[in-house]
Amino acid sequence: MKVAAAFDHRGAKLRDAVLAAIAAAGHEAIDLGTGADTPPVDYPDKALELGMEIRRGAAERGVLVCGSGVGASVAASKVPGIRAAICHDTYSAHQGVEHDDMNVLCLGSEIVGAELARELVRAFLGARFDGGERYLRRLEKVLELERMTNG
Ligand SMILES: O=C(CO)[C@H](O)[C@H](O)[C@H](O)COP(=O)(O)O
Repeated sequence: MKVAAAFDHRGAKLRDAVLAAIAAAGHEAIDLGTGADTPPVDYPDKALELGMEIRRGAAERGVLVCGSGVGASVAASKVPGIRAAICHDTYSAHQGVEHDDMNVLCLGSEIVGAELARELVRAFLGARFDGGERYLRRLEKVLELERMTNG
């Protein structure tokens, strides 16, 4: 699948590890930057860019990295259709997809190192939405929340 990856100025230090992990998992990375030697960039701008890439169908999932992962997940989840979460453990990184249809993994470059980041990306991309009745029911409620608050 195509996987968009975006980084603010703090997240950029995990860029190589994230891009390599996407490729190693057999997926195509769409690198939205930013790089380590570019001027600071605000995480909501990268969240919007990445979210729109998914909304327009250019990517199926995304990985978004800021310093803590908090700003990235808060901002990305404001984009309709995006279900983003910080996952700094591999259980959440795959269960978030299997149960919640999470489509954006958020990481904090000040919290996790390159090796754990690679493991988290691998767990995230290796997971598929379960599609069980109760997960679909809960997902539909989440989508209804989105419709209510955007209406
Ligand atoms: O961690 C972040 C948001 O949750 C971002 O990476 C910001 O960069 C962080 O707030 C630090 O900002 P700074 O301008 O680099 O000090």
